Amino acid sequence: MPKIIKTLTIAGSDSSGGAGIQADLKTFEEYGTYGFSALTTIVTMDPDQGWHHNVYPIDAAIVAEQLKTVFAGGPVDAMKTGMLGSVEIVRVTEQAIRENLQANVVIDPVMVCKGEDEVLNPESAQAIRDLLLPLATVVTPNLFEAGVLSGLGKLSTVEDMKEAARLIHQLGAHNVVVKGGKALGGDMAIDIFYNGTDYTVFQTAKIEPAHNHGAGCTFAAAITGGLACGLSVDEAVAKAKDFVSAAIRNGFAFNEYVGPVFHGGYRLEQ
Ligand SMILES: Nc1ncnc2c1ncn2[C@@H]1O[C@H](COP(=O)(O)OP(=O)(O)O)[C@@H](O)[C@H]1O
Ligand SMILES: Cc1ncc(COP(=O)(O)O)c(C=O)c1O
Repeated sequence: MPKIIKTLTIAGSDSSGGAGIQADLKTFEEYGTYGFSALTTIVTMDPDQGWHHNVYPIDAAIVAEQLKTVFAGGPVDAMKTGMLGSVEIVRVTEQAIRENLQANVVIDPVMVCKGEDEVLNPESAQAIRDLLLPLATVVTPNLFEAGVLSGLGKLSTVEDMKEAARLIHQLGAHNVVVKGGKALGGDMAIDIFYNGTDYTVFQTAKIEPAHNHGAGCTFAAAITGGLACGLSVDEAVAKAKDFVSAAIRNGFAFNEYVGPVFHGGYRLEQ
């Protein structure tokens, strides 16, 4: 029997299956790891209201109970966070990471859903910045989230992304990936990786149609899977970029509103 490699996601449920805890667990499986989970929020999307997202946070005490269950086996090989939903849940997450001496922590500072343009909960965004960034092996903000965390506001160039990455690194995150994704203008999907010394640019041609619902969650889960399997941070980010690109290429139109990634796309292309 090979050694079981353990991964954990602390994230919300996306019933449409592309993002959230569903994306994370599917991606962990693709990496050959055993996925644990603690559910933080339930998100629904309403076809009668133009696919408007409703977000229902779970009681933080129940999140804490789930984490007690997960960590009863000791720390996992790598973990990630996604949508956390309330300041209390951010605190519970911080406490679990500290108490269990958990290493290889990927923080995906989810603040918005694609297609929605308001920060879900500004206080949670601040708590992620203050409490979780100092614990992050890697943090993976999208363009909007990087603007909020860095305090720079709207980012629109690669130079802006680099400056945001530098400022977010100063907040305590060991490595920062600012995702330009669909939000950055131009033909390329550009991500900037900063390790406190050097910048690396990861880029691919933008894939059209952009079936990228869940791309951010899948990218962070893939980095987590890579770290759990023993890759260095640079290697894990490089492989995650290939993994998420394949997931977008193999995504599909679910309905008129949304096109999720297919998490098994990378395997299909090998
Ligand atoms: N249309 C696209 N073509 C290729 N890569 C994309 C596309 N959209 C997003 N990506 C990539 O998917 C990953 C997730 O980015 P993004 O979608 O911006 O994150 P989020 O889901 O957090 O908003 C990044 O590596 C980004 O560059
Ligand atoms: C539970 C949950 N987490 C995270 C996200 C963010 O998804 P994405 O990876 O597309 O940024 C969503 C978006 O709908 C969601 O429902």
